[in-house]
Amino acid sequence: MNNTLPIKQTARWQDYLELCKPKVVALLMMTALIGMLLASESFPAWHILLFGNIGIALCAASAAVINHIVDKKIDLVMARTHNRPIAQGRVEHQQAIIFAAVLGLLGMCILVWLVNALTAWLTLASLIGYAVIYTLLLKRATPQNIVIGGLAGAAPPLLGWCAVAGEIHANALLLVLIIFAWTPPHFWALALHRRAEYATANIPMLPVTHGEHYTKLHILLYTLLLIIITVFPFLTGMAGLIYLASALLLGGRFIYWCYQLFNEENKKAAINTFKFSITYLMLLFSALLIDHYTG
Ligand code: HEM
Ligand SMILES: CC(C)=CCC/C(C)=C/CC/C(C)=C/COP(=O)(O)OP(=O)(O)O
Repeated sequence: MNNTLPIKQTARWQDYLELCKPKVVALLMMTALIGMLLASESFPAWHILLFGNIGIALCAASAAVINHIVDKKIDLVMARTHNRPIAQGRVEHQQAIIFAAVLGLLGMCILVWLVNALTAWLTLASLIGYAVIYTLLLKRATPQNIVIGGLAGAAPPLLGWCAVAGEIHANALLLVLIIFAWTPPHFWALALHRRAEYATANIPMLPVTHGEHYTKLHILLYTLLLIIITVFPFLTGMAGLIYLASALLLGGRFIYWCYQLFNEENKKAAINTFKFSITYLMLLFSALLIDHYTG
Protein backbone atom coordinates (compact mmCIF):
# COMPACT_ATOMS: atom_id res chain seq x y z
CA MET A 1 0.00 0.00 0.00
CA ASN A 2 1.19 3.50 -0.89
CA ASN A 3 0.77 6.20 1.77
CA THR A 4 1.82 9.16 -0.40
CA LEU A 5 -0.71 11.89 -1.19
CA PRO A 6 -3.09 10.70 -3.93
CA ILE A 7 -3.17 12.35 -7.37
CA LYS A 8 -6.39 14.38 -7.81
CA GLN A 9 -9.08 12.52 -9.76
CA THR A 10 -12.65 13.48 -10.65
CA ALA A 11 -15.64 12.03 -8.83
CA ARG A 12 -18.01 9.58 -10.52
CA TRP A 13 -21.54 8.76 -9.37
CA GLN A 14 -20.21 5.42 -8.09
CA ASP A 15 -18.02 7.35 -5.63
CA TYR A 16 -21.08 9.06 -4.16
CA LEU A 17 -22.86 5.72 -3.92
CA GLU A 18 -19.84 4.17 -2.16
CA LEU A 19 -19.87 7.02 0.40
CA CYS A 20 -23.38 5.90 1.43
CA LYS A 21 -22.13 2.38 2.42
CA PRO A 22 -24.96 0.85 0.34
CA LYS A 23 -24.59 -2.77 1.50
CA VAL A 24 -24.59 -1.82 5.19
CA VAL A 25 -27.56 0.51 4.68
CA ALA A 26 -29.37 -2.27 2.76
CA LEU A 27 -29.19 -4.59 5.78
CA LEU A 28 -30.14 -1.75 8.13
CA MET A 29 -33.18 -1.12 5.93
CA MET A 30 -34.12 -4.79 5.98
CA THR A 31 -34.29 -4.61 9.80
CA ALA A 32 -36.24 -1.32 9.63
CA LEU A 33 -38.74 -2.76 7.13
CA ILE A 34 -39.27 -5.87 9.25
CA GLY A 35 -39.75 -3.63 12.30
CA MET A 36 -42.51 -1.87 10.32
CA LEU A 37 -44.20 -5.10 9.28
CA LEU A 38 -44.09 -6.60 12.79
CA ALA A 39 -45.64 -3.43 14.25
CA SER A 40 -48.94 -4.12 12.52
CA GLU A 41 -51.36 -7.04 12.81
CA SER A 42 -52.46 -6.46 9.21
CA PHE A 43 -50.36 -4.58 6.62
CA PRO A 44 -49.04 -1.05 7.32
CA ALA A 45 -50.20 1.90 5.21
CA TRP A 46 -48.22 1.94 1.93
CA HIS A 47 -47.18 5.59 2.30
CA ILE A 48 -45.58 4.87 5.72
CA LEU A 49 -43.70 1.90 4.25
CA LEU A 50 -42.49 4.00 1.33
CA PHE A 51 -41.64 7.29 3.01
CA GLY A 52 -40.53 5.70 6.30
CA ASN A 53 -37.96 3.55 4.51
CA ILE A 54 -36.77 6.34 2.21
CA GLY A 55 -36.41 8.78 5.12
CA ILE A 56 -34.51 6.36 7.36
CA ALA A 57 -32.27 5.22 4.45
CA LEU A 58 -31.37 8.81 3.52
CA CYS A 59 -30.43 9.61 7.15
CA ALA A 60 -28.37 6.41 7.49
CA ALA A 61 -26.59 7.23 4.20
CA SER A 62 -25.92 10.76 5.47
CA ALA A 63 -24.34 9.31 8.63
CA ALA A 64 -22.19 7.01 6.46
CA VAL A 65 -20.96 9.98 4.37
CA ILE A 66 -20.02 11.89 7.56
CA ASN A 67 -18.12 8.77 8.72
CA HIS A 68 -16.05 8.93 5.51
CA ILE A 69 -15.36 12.66 6.02
CA VAL A 70 -14.28 12.28 9.66
CA ASP A 71 -12.21 9.13 8.98
CA LYS A 72 -10.36 10.43 5.90
CA LYS A 73 -6.89 10.10 7.46
CA ILE A 74 -7.55 6.71 9.08
CA ASP A 75 -9.05 5.36 5.85
CA LEU A 76 -5.92 6.31 3.93
CA VAL A 77 -3.71 4.30 6.29
CA MET A 78 -5.69 1.02 6.20
CA ALA A 79 -5.58 -1.28 3.12
CA ARG A 80 -9.31 -2.11 3.41
CA THR A 81 -10.33 1.54 3.19
CA HIS A 82 -7.36 3.04 1.33
CA ASN A 83 -9.22 3.50 -1.98
CA ARG A 84 -12.26 5.26 -0.55
CA PRO A 85 -13.45 8.32 -2.50
CA ILE A 86 -12.65 10.98 0.11
CA ALA A 87 -9.37 9.38 1.26
CA GLN A 88 -8.22 9.38 -2.39
CA GLY A 89 -9.45 12.94 -2.99
CA ARG A 90 -11.89 11.91 -5.75
CA VAL A 91 -14.64 13.57 -3.68
CA GLU A 92 -13.55 16.77 -1.97
CA HIS A 93 -14.43 17.67 1.60
CA GLN A 94 -16.82 20.44 0.62
CA GLN A 95 -18.66 18.26 -1.92
CA ALA A 96 -18.97 15.50 0.67
CA ILE A 97 -20.28 17.88 3.37
CA ILE A 98 -22.93 19.23 0.97
CA PHE A 99 -23.86 15.66 -0.05
CA ALA A 100 -24.23 14.56 3.61
CA ALA A 101 -26.28 17.67 4.44
CA VAL A 102 -28.63 17.19 1.46
CA LEU A 103 -29.20 13.50 2.30
CA GLY A 104 -29.76 14.20 6.00
CA LEU A 105 -32.05 17.21 5.52
CA LEU A 106 -34.11 15.45 2.85
CA GLY A 107 -34.44 12.37 5.05
CA MET A 108 -35.49 14.45 8.07
CA CYS A 109 -38.05 16.47 6.05
CA ILE A 110 -39.60 13.26 4.70
CA LEU A 111 -39.83 11.75 8.20
CA VAL A 112 -41.19 14.91 9.89
CA TRP A 113 -43.78 15.74 7.23
CA LEU A 114 -44.76 12.38 5.79
CA VAL A 115 -44.20 9.91 8.67
CA ASN A 116 -44.16 11.21 12.26
CA ALA A 117 -42.05 13.39 14.57
CA LEU A 118 -41.08 10.56 16.98
CA THR A 119 -39.51 8.55 14.13
CA ALA A 120 -37.76 11.66 12.83
CA TRP A 121 -36.15 12.53 16.20
CA LEU A 122 -35.11 8.96 16.95
CA THR A 123 -33.56 8.72 13.46
CA LEU A 124 -31.70 11.99 14.03
CA ALA A 125 -30.42 10.61 17.36
CA SER A 126 -29.14 7.49 15.53
CA LEU A 127 -27.48 9.64 12.87
CA ILE A 128 -25.68 11.68 15.54
CA GLY A 129 -24.94 8.49 17.51
CA TYR A 130 -23.08 6.95 14.57
CA ALA A 131 -21.57 9.99 12.84
CA VAL A 132 -20.55 11.99 15.93
CA ILE A 133 -20.58 9.87 19.09
CA TYR A 134 -19.14 6.67 17.56
CA THR A 135 -17.01 7.96 14.68
CA LEU A 136 -15.66 11.21 16.07
CA LEU A 137 -15.40 10.36 19.77
CA LEU A 138 -15.62 6.68 20.79
CA LYS A 139 -13.79 5.07 17.85
CA ARG A 140 -10.55 6.82 18.80
CA ALA A 141 -11.08 6.69 22.57
CA THR A 142 -11.96 3.22 23.86
CA PRO A 143 -12.01 -0.47 22.82
CA GLN A 144 -15.67 -0.45 23.94
CA ASN A 145 -16.33 1.97 21.02
CA ILE A 146 -18.44 -0.46 19.01
CA VAL A 147 -20.36 -1.78 22.02
CA ILE A 148 -21.67 1.71 22.89
CA GLY A 149 -21.74 2.98 19.29
CA GLY A 150 -23.56 -0.17 18.23
CA LEU A 151 -26.77 1.29 19.65
CA ALA A 152 -27.05 3.62 16.62
CA GLY A 153 -26.79 0.73 14.16
CA ALA A 154 -29.23 -1.31 16.26
CA ALA A 155 -31.94 1.38 16.14
CA PRO A 156 -33.56 0.78 12.68
CA PRO A 157 -36.16 -1.84 13.79
CA LEU A 158 -37.32 0.64 16.45
CA LEU A 159 -37.39 3.43 13.86
CA GLY A 160 -39.47 1.23 11.55
CA TRP A 161 -41.82 0.22 14.37
CA CYS A 162 -42.30 3.86 15.44
CA ALA A 163 -43.02 4.89 11.85
CA VAL A 164 -46.00 2.51 11.80
CA ALA A 165 -47.20 2.54 15.43
CA GLY A 166 -46.12 6.04 16.51
CA GLU A 167 -44.88 4.70 19.87
CA ILE A 168 -41.86 3.01 21.47
CA HIS A 169 -43.06 -0.56 22.02
CA ALA A 170 -41.28 -3.15 24.22
CA ASN A 171 -41.19 -5.62 21.28
CA ALA A 172 -39.32 -3.06 19.19
CA LEU A 173 -36.80 -2.57 22.01
CA LEU A 174 -36.26 -6.34 22.01
CA LEU A 175 -35.32 -6.19 18.32
CA VAL A 176 -32.86 -3.37 19.12
CA LEU A 177 -31.39 -5.50 21.90
CA ILE A 178 -30.83 -8.39 19.46
CA ILE A 179 -28.79 -6.21 17.07
CA PHE A 180 -27.02 -4.55 20.00
CA ALA A 181 -25.75 -7.97 21.21
CA TRP A 182 -24.96 -9.05 17.61
CA THR A 183 -22.72 -6.05 16.85
CA PRO A 184 -19.64 -7.03 18.96
CA PRO A 185 -19.26 -10.52 17.38
CA HIS A 186 -19.97 -8.95 13.95
CA PHE A 187 -17.32 -6.29 14.24
CA TRP A 188 -14.67 -7.93 16.46
CA ALA A 189 -14.43 -10.88 14.03
CA LEU A 190 -13.50 -8.38 11.30
CA ALA A 191 -11.20 -6.49 13.68
CA LEU A 192 -9.35 -9.76 14.42
CA HIS A 193 -8.85 -10.29 10.69
CA ARG A 194 -7.66 -6.68 10.24
CA ARG A 195 -5.85 -6.29 13.59
CA ALA A 196 -2.54 -5.14 12.09
CA GLU A 197 -4.25 -2.38 10.09
CA TYR A 198 -6.10 -1.01 13.13
CA ALA A 199 -2.81 -1.08 15.06
CA THR A 200 -1.05 0.89 12.28
CA ALA A 201 -3.90 3.44 12.24
CA ASN A 202 -3.63 3.70 16.04
CA ILE A 203 -7.31 2.86 16.58
CA PRO A 204 -7.90 1.16 19.96
CA MET A 205 -9.97 -1.79 18.70
CA LEU A 206 -10.24 -4.70 21.18
CA PRO A 207 -7.77 -7.07 19.41
CA VAL A 208 -5.20 -4.24 19.37
CA THR A 209 -5.58 -3.22 23.03
CA HIS A 210 -6.38 -6.60 24.66
CA GLY A 211 -5.02 -9.19 22.22
CA GLU A 212 -6.57 -11.94 20.12
CA HIS A 213 -7.44 -14.47 22.84
CA TYR A 214 -9.33 -11.89 24.94
CA THR A 215 -11.24 -10.75 21.82
CA LYS A 216 -12.18 -14.31 20.84
CA LEU A 217 -13.44 -14.94 24.37
CA HIS A 218 -15.58 -11.79 24.22
CA ILE A 219 -16.96 -12.76 20.82
CA LEU A 220 -18.01 -16.09 22.37
CA LEU A 221 -19.57 -14.40 25.44
CA TYR A 222 -21.54 -11.90 23.34
CA THR A 223 -22.69 -14.71 21.03
CA LEU A 224 -24.00 -16.66 24.04
CA LEU A 225 -25.76 -13.50 25.24
CA LEU A 226 -27.16 -13.03 21.72
CA ILE A 227 -28.57 -16.57 21.69
CA ILE A 228 -30.27 -16.01 25.06
CA ILE A 229 -31.74 -12.69 23.91
CA THR A 230 -33.03 -14.22 20.66
CA VAL A 231 -35.18 -16.60 22.72
CA PHE A 232 -37.02 -13.66 24.33
CA PRO A 233 -39.35 -12.94 21.36
CA PHE A 234 -40.64 -16.52 21.76
CA LEU A 235 -40.94 -16.27 25.56
CA THR A 236 -42.88 -13.00 25.36
CA GLY A 237 -45.28 -14.39 22.73
CA MET A 238 -44.04 -11.98 20.08
CA ALA A 239 -42.96 -14.89 17.84
CA GLY A 240 -43.72 -18.60 17.59
CA LEU A 241 -42.03 -21.94 17.02
CA ILE A 242 -40.82 -21.28 13.45
CA TYR A 243 -38.86 -18.33 14.78
CA LEU A 244 -37.59 -20.19 17.85
CA ALA A 245 -36.29 -23.14 15.80
CA SER A 246 -34.59 -20.75 13.34
CA ALA A 247 -33.03 -18.68 16.14
CA LEU A 248 -31.61 -21.76 17.86
CA LEU A 249 -30.26 -23.29 14.63
CA LEU A 250 -28.64 -20.00 13.59
CA GLY A 251 -27.29 -19.52 17.11
CA GLY A 252 -25.79 -23.02 17.00
CA ARG A 253 -24.02 -22.18 13.75
CA PHE A 254 -22.70 -18.93 15.26
CA ILE A 255 -21.27 -20.92 18.20
CA TYR A 256 -19.60 -23.26 15.68
CA TRP A 257 -17.79 -20.25 14.19
CA CYS A 258 -16.80 -19.04 17.68
CA TYR A 259 -15.32 -22.49 18.29
CA GLN A 260 -13.44 -22.25 14.96
CA LEU A 261 -11.95 -18.93 16.12
CA PHE A 262 -10.11 -20.78 18.89
CA ASN A 263 -8.83 -23.37 16.37
CA GLU A 264 -5.37 -22.12 15.36
CA GLU A 265 -5.45 -24.33 12.21
CA ASN A 266 -8.37 -22.41 10.70
CA LYS A 267 -6.74 -19.24 9.35
CA LYS A 268 -9.97 -18.03 7.75
CA ALA A 269 -12.10 -18.41 10.89
CA ALA A 270 -12.21 -14.66 11.68
CA ILE A 271 -13.27 -13.46 8.23
CA ASN A 272 -15.74 -16.36 7.91
CA THR A 273 -17.25 -15.50 11.32
CA PHE A 274 -17.67 -11.89 10.12
CA LYS A 275 -19.35 -13.06 6.88
CA PHE A 276 -21.59 -15.46 8.80
CA SER A 277 -22.67 -12.66 11.17
CA ILE A 278 -24.26 -10.86 8.20
CA THR A 279 -26.03 -14.00 6.94
CA TYR A 280 -27.15 -14.68 10.52
CA LEU A 281 -28.88 -11.32 10.93
CA MET A 282 -30.56 -11.54 7.54
CA LEU A 283 -31.91 -15.02 8.25
CA LEU A 284 -32.94 -14.24 11.85
CA PHE A 285 -35.02 -11.24 10.78
CA SER A 286 -36.45 -13.20 7.84
CA ALA A 287 -37.54 -15.88 10.33
CA LEU A 288 -39.29 -13.24 12.45
CA LEU A 289 -41.17 -12.07 9.38
CA ILE A 290 -42.16 -15.55 8.16
CA ASP A 291 -43.31 -16.41 11.66
CA HIS A 292 -45.35 -13.18 11.85
CA TYR A 293 -47.32 -13.97 8.67
CA THR A 294 -47.69 -17.72 9.16
CA GLY A 295 -48.08 -18.03 12.94
C1 HEM B 1 -21.05 0.11 15.52
C2 HEM B 1 -21.57 -0.91 14.86
C3 HEM B 1 -20.91 -1.55 13.64
C4 HEM B 1 -19.60 -1.59 13.30
C5 HEM B 1 -18.42 -0.97 14.04
C6 HEM B 1 -19.52 -2.27 12.02
C7 HEM B 1 -18.36 -2.47 11.31
C8 HEM B 1 -18.31 -2.91 10.02
C9 HEM B 1 -17.16 -2.78 9.16
C10 HEM B 1 -15.82 -2.17 9.55
C11 HEM B 1 -17.49 -3.30 7.96
C12 HEM B 1 -16.64 -3.27 6.70
C13 HEM B 1 -16.14 -4.55 6.21
C14 HEM B 1 -15.43 -4.40 4.87
O1 HEM B 1 -15.11 -3.28 4.45
O2 HEM B 1 -15.22 -5.43 4.22
C15 HEM B 1 -18.84 -3.78 8.06
C16 HEM B 1 -19.51 -4.41 7.05
C17 HEM B 1 -20.85 -4.66 7.07
N1 HEM B 1 -21.71 -4.38 8.10
FE1 HEM B 1 -21.21 -3.68 9.93
N2 HEM B 1 -20.77 -2.66 11.63
C18 HEM B 1 -21.65 -2.22 12.58
C19 HEM B 1 -23.00 -2.38 12.57
C20 HEM B 1 -23.69 -2.93 11.53
C21 HEM B 1 -25.13 -3.02 11.49
C22 HEM B 1 -26.07 -2.54 12.59
C23 HEM B 1 -25.43 -3.61 10.31
C24 HEM B 1 -26.78 -3.97 9.76
C25 HEM B 1 -27.84 -4.23 10.47
C26 HEM B 1 -24.20 -3.90 9.61
C27 HEM B 1 -24.12 -4.52 8.40
C28 HEM B 1 -22.97 -4.71 7.69
C29 HEM B 1 -22.91 -5.28 6.35
C30 HEM B 1 -24.07 -5.78 5.51
C31 HEM B 1 -21.57 -5.26 5.97
C32 HEM B 1 -20.95 -5.78 4.65
C33 HEM B 1 -20.70 -4.62 3.74
C34 HEM B 1 -19.99 -5.03 2.46
O3 HEM B 1 -19.86 -6.22 2.16
O4 HEM B 1 -19.54 -4.10 1.76
N3 HEM B 1 -23.17 -3.48 10.40
N4 HEM B 1 -19.31 -3.53 9.33
C1 LIG C 1 -29.79 6.94 11.01
C2 LIG C 1 -29.16 5.63 11.20
C3 LIG C 1 -29.99 4.44 11.25
C4 LIG C 1 -27.82 5.56 11.30
C5 LIG C 1 -27.08 4.30 11.28
C6 LIG C 1 -25.75 4.58 10.82
C7 LIG C 1 -24.97 3.45 10.21
C8 LIG C 1 -24.69 3.58 8.75
C9 LIG C 1 -24.48 2.43 10.98
C10 LIG C 1 -23.59 1.36 10.46
C11 LIG C 1 -22.48 1.06 11.38
C12 LIG C 1 -21.13 0.85 10.71
C13 LIG C 1 -21.03 0.44 9.29
C14 LIG C 1 -20.04 1.04 11.40
C15 LIG C 1 -18.66 0.91 10.84
O1 LIG C 1 -18.00 2.12 10.94
P1 LIG C 1 -16.43 2.13 10.95
O2 LIG C 1 -15.99 3.56 10.79
O3 LIG C 1 -15.92 1.40 12.13
O4 LIG C 1 -16.08 1.27 9.66
P2 LIG C 1 -15.19 1.63 8.39
O5 LIG C 1 -13.78 1.53 8.83
O6 LIG C 1 -15.57 0.57 7.37
O7 LIG C 1 -15.60 3.01 7.96
